Amino acid sequence: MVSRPTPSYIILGAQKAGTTSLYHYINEHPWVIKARRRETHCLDWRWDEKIKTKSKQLEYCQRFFFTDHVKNRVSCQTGDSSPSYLLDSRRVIPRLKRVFDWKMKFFVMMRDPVRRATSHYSMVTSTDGTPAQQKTRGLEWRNKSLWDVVQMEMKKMNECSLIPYWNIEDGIIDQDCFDQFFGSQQEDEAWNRYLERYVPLNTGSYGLLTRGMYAVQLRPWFRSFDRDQFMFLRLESMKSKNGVPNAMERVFSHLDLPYHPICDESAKNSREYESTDTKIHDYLQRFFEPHNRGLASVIQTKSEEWIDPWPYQVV
Ligand SMILES: Nc1ncnc2c1ncn2[C@@H]1O[C@H](COP(=O)(O)OS(=O)(=O)O)[C@@H](OP(=O)(O)O)[C@H]1O
Repeated sequence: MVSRPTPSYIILGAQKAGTTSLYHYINEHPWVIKARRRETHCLDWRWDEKIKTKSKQLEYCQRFFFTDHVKNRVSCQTGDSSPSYLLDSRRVIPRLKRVFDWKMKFFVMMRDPVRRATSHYSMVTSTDGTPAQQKTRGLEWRNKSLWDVVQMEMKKMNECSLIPYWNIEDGIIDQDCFDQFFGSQQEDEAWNRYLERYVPLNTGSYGLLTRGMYAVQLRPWFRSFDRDQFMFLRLESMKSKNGVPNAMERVFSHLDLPYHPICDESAKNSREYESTDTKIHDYLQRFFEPHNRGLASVIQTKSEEWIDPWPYQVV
């Protein structure tokens, strides 16, 4: 038997969609060896531009894992959870294809994008945590209200011609325009402009809304990797009765591992924060609604769960 490559799986995102819990649950399996750190970020902000050869790049990236342990234990595998990768496809995909040139397994967790955005804003503007954590989150949103950040992000997307269907001021969607634009070449071009201009490496204060636009984020990944490499999970389905064991049965199967019961099903990385103002909540629901409905066709599923994954009472 040959050992599994290091790493054999990556949780790509989305940020604030339950990725920490998923990582912990996977690591409860006796045949899984944790990485040296949960979020390696070896392909985005810890990538070392000075290293030029592929073999040295691989050696560098594998230093984030217990590579020798994995090599010597043929049943075992290791993986990463770096939830910024999903959005930062422009940087990450070419590096990933070059360095980890085997058939990797990917996980993408998704969550109601309105709740994801609120959780993201609350984390980034929170004053708790170590100075290093605060530096990573960035200060750009610190003295801004959620509404200010929403408007700032809308303007960035608009400047890249990414949301021609959205009237920012009135919060109204032009459905015909959306239907024509969604999945078009113009959208691809606008998306690339957005990634180039507005996905930085030195702060976590970005992508409040684009990180919840799952369909457009996933398209570049599907152009570069086979559909069967991906598994998709909805955080909300984990919250239902038997949600965690049911999800983990599929997760372990995706990793070619036998089932293993999860002892600690608790939610990781939870935070208390104020609920969103109704006006912002409704505005964001109107914005995300068509994106959510377009998701099933992009991830190529007919599963009920994804048909209307986050049903809104849009007002
Ligand atoms: N099992 C389960 N059930 C319900 N909710 C859960 C679960 N696991 C994680 N969560 C919620 O996911 C949010 C944290 O997501 P992440 O771990 O991906 O955040 S991070 O990107 O790593 O910072 C965080 O959401 P908020 O509390 O709203 O911030 C967690 O509470």
